[in-house]
Amino acid sequence: MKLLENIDSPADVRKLARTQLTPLAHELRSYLLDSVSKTGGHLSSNLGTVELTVALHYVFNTPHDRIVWDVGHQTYSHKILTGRRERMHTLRQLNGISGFPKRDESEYDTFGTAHSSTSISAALGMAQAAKIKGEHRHAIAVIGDGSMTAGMAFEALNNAGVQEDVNLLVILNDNDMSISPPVGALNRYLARLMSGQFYAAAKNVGKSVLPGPVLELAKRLEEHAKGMVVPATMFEEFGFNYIGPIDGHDLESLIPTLQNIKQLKGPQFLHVVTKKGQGYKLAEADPVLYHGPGKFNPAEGFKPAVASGKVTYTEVFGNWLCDMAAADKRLVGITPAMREGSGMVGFEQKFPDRYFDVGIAEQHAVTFGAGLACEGLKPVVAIYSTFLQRGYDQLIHDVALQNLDVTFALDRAGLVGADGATHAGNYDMAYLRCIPNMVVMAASDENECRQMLTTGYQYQGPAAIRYPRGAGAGAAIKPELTTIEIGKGEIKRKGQKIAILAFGSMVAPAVAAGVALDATVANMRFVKPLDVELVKQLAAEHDYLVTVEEGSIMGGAGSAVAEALAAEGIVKPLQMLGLPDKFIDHGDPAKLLASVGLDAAGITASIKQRHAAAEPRLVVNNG
Ligand SMILES: Cc1ncc(C[n+]2csc(CCOP(=O)(O)OP(=O)(O)O)c2C)c(N)n1
Ligand SMILES: CC(=O)[C@@H](O)[C@H](O)COP(=O)(O)O
Ligand SMILES: [Mg+2]
Repeated sequence: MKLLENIDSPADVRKLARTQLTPLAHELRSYLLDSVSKTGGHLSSNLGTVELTVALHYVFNTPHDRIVWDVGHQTYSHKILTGRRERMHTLRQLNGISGFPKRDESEYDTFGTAHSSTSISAALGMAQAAKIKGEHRHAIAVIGDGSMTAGMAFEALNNAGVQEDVNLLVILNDNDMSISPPVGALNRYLARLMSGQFYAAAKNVGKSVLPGPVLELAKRLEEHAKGMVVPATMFEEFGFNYIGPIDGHDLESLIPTLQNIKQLKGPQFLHVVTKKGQGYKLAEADPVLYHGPGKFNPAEGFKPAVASGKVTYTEVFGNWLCDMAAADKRLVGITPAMREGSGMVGFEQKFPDRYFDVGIAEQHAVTFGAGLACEGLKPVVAIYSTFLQRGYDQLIHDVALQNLDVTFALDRAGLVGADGATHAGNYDMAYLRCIPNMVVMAASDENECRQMLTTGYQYQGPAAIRYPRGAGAGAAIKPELTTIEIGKGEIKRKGQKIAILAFGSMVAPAVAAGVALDATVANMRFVKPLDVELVKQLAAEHDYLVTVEEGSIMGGAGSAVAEALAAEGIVKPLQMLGLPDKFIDHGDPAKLLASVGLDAAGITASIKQRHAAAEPRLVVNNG
């Protein structure tokens, strides 16, 4: 690590001779592999962007020039070169560095990302700001081929292409992969572009941009194709100067090309071709497995842990989807580019004609489901809670307003752990329960999750079932496709004075707290429609009510209880526990929950603290 150990900022990279950059990239790749194998993280994408990162920091004057990394899951080399090498062992852990760019982590992280397809908009904003302020700087968006499929990327291209005098460079990092193999017409288009690559390069770039060997080939092909009318690339039609494709692992191509582009004015589009997992054979062979592995021994490779008799909620959903599809031919499954994460691999294999990966296109996924529902099919949109935020207007305007029969399977509800605040599903209860026609359920265990999925599916209208990342406690799952009564909760234990009204993942810790406090505990099951009769009964039989949810307190399920009490004219002390009004960073999920008082001990302590002053006898069973 002779070179890397002396790199504390990109200025140190820029001091190196050109000939030292390839050895630096080799060191960087080894460091990356070693580091991610110890922490877990997004490996394949990072292995693929080593040379691009070195080249960008070498050619551009960062942080004066702005690099915006789309998704930001490929920024580990960038972190290592920008002064965070020694902190890589803390990656994605409590109080450690983030797995994504964060403005408050480094001045080199010019824009926080993690949800995809924002980079072109943000970089365009920066480029336009530089123009308005009379500052000479470059703004560079680095976006993957998967992320390029989202509408937002095209909205930005559409706008950028007419802003003729901005110093914007869009770099398409084309590795022919999303998390899973890429889908859609854009992917086919990029493949076609690749097949005619050198001709496109010669036609559009001009002699000064491409380095010698590439240009020579281009010239020969240009001569060969003389007389042919070649259409402009799509990106040129958008108003960009299209350059490429070039080999994104070859610093001898990357560096002169970027140096030449730096001299050009107006929106530039550079198409680089990389390999996901580059340099680590196992990841090259299986980039999906190595997209986001846990810790592993690089000599042996990543071996996904075999759960001890437990299934994840994702698997509960995947199994349910297959069973329901077998029972009902109208079922159609939709994922916005999260086949593995949403547990739909088995469904795709068994029901390929009813499986739709629509690309990174959450808005489209929702409205596509609406269209299917209009024609009597029964779409199930499997989507992470955090990503449904992207499809919110579509959910209201296209689905709920027309009371269409679309089921939403909301995975990753609540805190998610290593991905942190960007991926936490903290808001769905608040943002869904205010929408007319919606049924909103929170699963408290695996079997209830299956029942809720069936209930939501059978309900003739929009329904959402939220469930957390990972495995539950290991509840036995009944194979039948049974439903539960809509709008009905259940009492889990009877106690005195205090009633804890728990939602979803908080039922188990609430029961433990209930035992410690001799409190009644209800599994409310439905955020909407709320079981108002149960709320009234609990209020009548107890002195204090406490709500607990793994979601934002503001506007969430506890607020629904407060509204119900107010509507019924019931005045009763009410304590609302849940996620506070702040973003919660990455870390071990159990530790994060404990940090906000949402484990059994925290719930118990909060209740004791609130009520002990009013009633000292309440301090019972220090459990
Ligand atoms: C809005 C949104 N939807 C889904 C995701 C999940 N996601 C993260 S990376 C990724 C694939 C991105 O593909 P690409 O941009 O080509 O980058 P690569 O992984 O190939 O490096 C997806 C679907 C996300 N981060 N944001
Ligand atoms: C970067 C991104 O958005 C995904 O790769 C995400 O990190 C996956 O999260 P899960 O591991 O919870 O599926
Ligand atoms: Mg890709």
